[in-house]
Parts: sequence; C-alpha cells; structure tokens
Amino acid sequence: MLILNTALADVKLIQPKRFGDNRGWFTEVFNQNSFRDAHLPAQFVQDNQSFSTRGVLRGLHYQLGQPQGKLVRVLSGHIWDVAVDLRRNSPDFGKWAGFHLKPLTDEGEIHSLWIPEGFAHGFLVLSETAEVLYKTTNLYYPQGERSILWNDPTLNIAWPLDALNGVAPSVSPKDAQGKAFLEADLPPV
Ligand SMILES: Cc1cn([C@H]2C[C@H](O)[C@@H](COP(=O)(O)OP(=O)(O)O[C@H]3O[C@@H](C)C(=O)[C@@H](O)[C@H]3O)O2)c(=O)[nH]c1=O
Repeated sequence: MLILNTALADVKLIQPKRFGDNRGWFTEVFNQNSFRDAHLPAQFVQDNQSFSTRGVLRGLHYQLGQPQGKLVRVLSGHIWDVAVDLRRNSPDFGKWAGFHLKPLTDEGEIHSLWIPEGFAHGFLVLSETAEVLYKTTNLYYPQGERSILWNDPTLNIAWPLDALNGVAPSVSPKDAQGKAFLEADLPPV
C-alpha cells in the first residue's frame, strides 16, 4: 500500500497493491498498520455510502465538535473530490485540492483519498451515476454539521464544470444555503 503526498501536506492518496490472478484480483483497501506507519489516524467509527447522478455536488461539509477525518473511495462512476484546509494554524489554511477518483478496479486509477479532521469535503459527480464510500474518524453529529458554499469566491475552487455540458451542478437545499468561507464558523485550532 503506497501513501502518496498531494499538494496539501496532510491530504494523501492511498494506492493499494493489487494482486491479479486467473480468478480476478485482490486488494487491501485499508490496513491499520500501514496507516499507523504513515502517522495517519487508523481508527474509524463510521462507514458512509452515497449514490448520486451526474452533476450532483455534495459539499463542502465539515463538522464542529466531532471533526471527521475521511477515507474516501469510489465504488462505481467517476467523481472530482475536493478537500479544503480549514485549520487556521495550517500553512495550507484556505487552500483546496481536487482529485479525480475512480473505482479501484480501473487500471492506473487505484487510489482512495485521505482527508484529515479540520478539512471541508465535497465532490462533483462526473459520470452518469457514482457510488462513493467513505470511512470517518468520528460519528455523525448533526448539531455540528456545517456547509460552505461550493462556489465561494474566496476559495475559488476550479470545479470541472465543463464535464456537465452547461448544466448547473445539483446541490441540496442545505448546501445551497451554505456559508461563505469568510463567514463560516471554522473549527477551533
Ligand atoms: C452525513 C450523514 C447524513 N445522515 C442523514 C441526514 C440526512 O437526512 C441524510 C442526507 O444527509 P446529507 O444531505 O448531509 O448528505 P450528504 O450531502 O451526502 O453529506 C455528506 O457529504 C459529503 C461530501 C461528506 O463529506 C459527508 O461527511 C457528508 O457531509 O442522511 C445520516 O444519517 N448520517 C450521516 O453521517
């Protein structure tokens, strides 16, 4: 299992080793020791799965009180996944990074994304449908959930909207009322 650096120091791409044989293939998608060796949190308490259609944009989400680190992977389809560093004491504060994520079965695209606590997370579905599965380091805490507007001008995230052929992203009513980055309650540092 390779743990690869990204443009954001604490966000990692996880590339598992895949073993092919005449039956098909096998891979470990999470290994606690590999995470520990890489000094990443290795304790997850919740697994989430969502199904979405093309153009659905979920995010940008984070939780106060019970921050969630997320280990994200795609089971089917193709998404553009975004992490935004909300930790005021971080050199990457206010920076974002985007990643094309595809299923582990696609040659050359075998990775999950590790997003630590203190980040906001969102994704845009680029395929007809997409199923996304992610483990979290803390439980869902509805009182603490927060949303920052996906198209916040300060963050200026370069969502790959061209792939939607002029159709606007589809967001939930809650996300349509997300806060501007400069007005958001950010996690304590
Ligand atoms: C996130 C979550 C939602 N729910 C419920 C609440 C609600 O009725 C329904 C749909 O919730 P949402 O609209 O918040 O779902 P969604 O917009 O998919 O929210 C998710 O977005 C991605 C980007 C993340 O990073 C996740 O942490 C989570 O915030 O599911 C739970 O029961 N447990 C959970 O952990």
